[in-house]
Amino acid sequence: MGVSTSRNEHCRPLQSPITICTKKVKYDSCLKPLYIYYDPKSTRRLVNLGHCFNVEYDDTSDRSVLGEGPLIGYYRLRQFHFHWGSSDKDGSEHVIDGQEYPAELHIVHWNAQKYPSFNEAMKHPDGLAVIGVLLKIGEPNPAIQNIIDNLDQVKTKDKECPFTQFNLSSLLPNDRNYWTYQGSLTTSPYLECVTWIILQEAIPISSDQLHHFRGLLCSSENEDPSFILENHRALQPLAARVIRSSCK
Ligand SMILES: COc1ccc(C[C@H]2SC(=S)NC2=O)c(OC)c1
Ligand SMILES: [Zn+2]
Repeated sequence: MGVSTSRNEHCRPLQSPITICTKKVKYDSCLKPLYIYYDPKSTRRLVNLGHCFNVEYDDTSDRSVLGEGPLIGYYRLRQFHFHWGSSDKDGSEHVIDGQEYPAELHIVHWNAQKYPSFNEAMKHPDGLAVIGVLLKIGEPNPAIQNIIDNLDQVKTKDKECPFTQFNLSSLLPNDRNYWTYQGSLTTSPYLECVTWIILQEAIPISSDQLHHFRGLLCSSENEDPSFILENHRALQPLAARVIRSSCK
């Protein structure tokens, strides 16, 4: 029995990440193909948050959006970031049939059609939509190399630098089939405001590129250096949730 607060009396928690058992997902023919339009000109900056780095976008208008799929209306691109582990053996947040991947990309969008701000949107179950892309060890990824080449400008916590003209679509796999379920932010404040859209095809990253992520510092420039060796949350109970699939 989950902790019941005044706002969600007698509900089970809807936390993320979870493990996806592909034999138990439910094909839903009502699910539409994803509509994704990312304008490279809306890329703004790279920032080290201390537990990860974000690539942030201009989300003051619908320049880069995600729509259709399981969603009602269009959601505005705000930022993307990665989760990784201290070795290539783990690092992803979502786990597929018990298989952990070495990293996971989160592309964060918010429901600007319904809510006046990102912070307001996070207070509602249909506030955010996050595309999760699993990463597997393979050939060096040129798009990720473009980001890595700028990481030394944001080595320490709270550093930021301009980062523009990034082609985020080049980080998406060709196969856009997905699993989707209702869940939460995977760090504090763990708000249950996310429609998760996990792509079924992983993208490649080389072991050396992943090593560069672990070279980022969680300490600020005037502190003793300590590395962001890993930043992925433990698996959470699926409870009564059913994961839907866009394909059989
Ligand atoms: C206070 O608002 C927040 C806090 C943290 C994150 C990042 C978390 S949530 C996620 S998905 N992956 C992560 O690492 C937010 O992202 C939308 C929003
Ligand atoms: Zn994340």
